[in-house]
Amino acid sequence: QLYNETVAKAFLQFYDRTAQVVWNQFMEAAWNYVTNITKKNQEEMLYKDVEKSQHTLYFGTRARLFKVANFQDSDVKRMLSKLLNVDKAALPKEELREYNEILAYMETTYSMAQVCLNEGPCLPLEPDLEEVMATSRDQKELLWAWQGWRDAVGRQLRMTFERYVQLSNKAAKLNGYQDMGALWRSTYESDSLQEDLEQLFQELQPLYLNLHAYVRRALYRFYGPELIDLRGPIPAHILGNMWAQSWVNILDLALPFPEKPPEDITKIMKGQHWKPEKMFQEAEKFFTSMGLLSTPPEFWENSMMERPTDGREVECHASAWDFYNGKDFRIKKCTEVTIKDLLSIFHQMGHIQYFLQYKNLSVIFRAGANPAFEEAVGSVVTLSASSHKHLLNRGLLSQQHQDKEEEVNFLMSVALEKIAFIPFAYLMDLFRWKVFDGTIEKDVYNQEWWNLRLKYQGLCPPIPRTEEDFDPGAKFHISASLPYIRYFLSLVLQFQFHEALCKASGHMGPLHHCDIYNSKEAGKLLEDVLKLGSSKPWPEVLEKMTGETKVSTKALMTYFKPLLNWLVTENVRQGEILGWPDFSCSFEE
Ligand SMILES: C[C@H](NC(=O)O)C(=O)O
Ligand SMILES: [Zn+2]
Repeated sequence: QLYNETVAKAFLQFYDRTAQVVWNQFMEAAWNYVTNITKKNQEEMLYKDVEKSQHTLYFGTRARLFKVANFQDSDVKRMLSKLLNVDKAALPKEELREYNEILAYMETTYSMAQVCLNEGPCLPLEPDLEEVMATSRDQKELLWAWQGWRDAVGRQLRMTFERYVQLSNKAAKLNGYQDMGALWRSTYESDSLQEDLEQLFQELQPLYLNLHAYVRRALYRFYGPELIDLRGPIPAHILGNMWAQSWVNILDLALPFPEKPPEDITKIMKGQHWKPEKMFQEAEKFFTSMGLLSTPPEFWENSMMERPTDGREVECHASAWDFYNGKDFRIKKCTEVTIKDLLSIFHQMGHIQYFLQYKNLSVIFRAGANPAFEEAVGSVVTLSASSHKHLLNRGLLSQQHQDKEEEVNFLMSVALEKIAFIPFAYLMDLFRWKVFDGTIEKDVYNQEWWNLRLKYQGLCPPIPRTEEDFDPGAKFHISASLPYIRYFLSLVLQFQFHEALCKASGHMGPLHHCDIYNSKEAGKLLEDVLKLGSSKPWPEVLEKMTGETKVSTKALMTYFKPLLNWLVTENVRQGEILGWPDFSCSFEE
């Protein structure tokens, strides 16, 4: 019997040795492209992508020949089963080329888009348009940036996206999946994923509805009744963020105790002459303080830490890169010296730490236990890094003591980032799953997007939208074909991890006071989880970290309990209506 277990092991070693070379070459070409967007670099990347797909297809088809049923070694069986999904490599040559060109076109359109003032400069998204959305309190200026960005990106991608959906589904079917949404969901190895997600979302609803009602009142106080209906949805352009996915930038309008404003950490960073490199060193120091791995010299030599000033076009959306040679790991970010970017660097450094911890595994297992684990690692460290105790300890705050009211202000700032994000992170793939399975047909993409934005986030577009628009395309992950449910799951998971690591560190007291910095015990627990990569089913890995095999909102609810108590009291006092029974958008009246 030719294809026996011994042969399988040799086959997998041959795969591993060759994949490292092919994937490394592709990553180099992809990196060269996104850090210097030119036609030549795109061609080079597309060429390497074809080589990578040929390699994937060669091994994927042969992996099928092994009768794994009576194999003994569970690693061999798990590796072979992972090789079976060849994703887009299943497409016929011509269609694969078209698909890769579509992917490059969408991501490049997003990355190069600008919005031009009537006379004078054109503004890119980072940092300029994001700065406008974060700091302007003039709803006309906010509308200009909000609409301009969607005209410059979403509208351009509409037609291409329709073809992207067709080819994505064709590739998924060729891999034996119903549609691309089913293929994306399969990475979670769970046949109850959608029900479980809905359950988590429902558990978090009281927290979100109370925050939404409270913020709506705060915006009503500032913008008045002509913009805000206290029983209706909130216009999407005044929440401090281009996609209304995080509301932390309007903390000043929503501060529970405005007479006790938090210190401006960005101002303190600038006063201390922080530079991007120091921000990266600060993030790395957090991981090494826990006894985790430091970054190799290649990281500091090859990363792109700032937007280049030599005129190169780059993709600014921050990301962490594994070059699959066990040595080369990089972050690409157009860093500004702000507390927001410092915390974002902690998140990206979490990805790097995962890469470092699993670098000796077969490339097949060099991934997170599931994609949400990858996102949660950096975010869990950020929960400690953003704590009052840690920032004080690192010299980024000077006020020693935080009283009860200042604590509520602090928890509000975290909730505006994390709780506001819940429905956005959930609906991003609810939308795409429905697009892939045909529930949402292409002639109603935009109105269905806004139906979901209304239903889950309680938002309205500030101006009427048509099917000429394609507002979902104005979000990076949709233009870059990057699944998003990982961020929703990570949001719950990171608090579960935080609770487990804080316990391991011997922390006593409220969860939001915990800072695992310097804790070797927490580091050991995290290391034991990260070095498993995707070699074990994620419930087993979760159990190793937390003792539980299910994702649970308990830790998140514990963390925000003091805030929820305050919010409920405040909303009752104001006689707020939770939700948006007046569901029409203002311009519809
Ligand atoms: C949450 C997600 N983070 C990321 O892409 O790194 C985003 O920016 O939308
Ligand atoms: Zn991430």
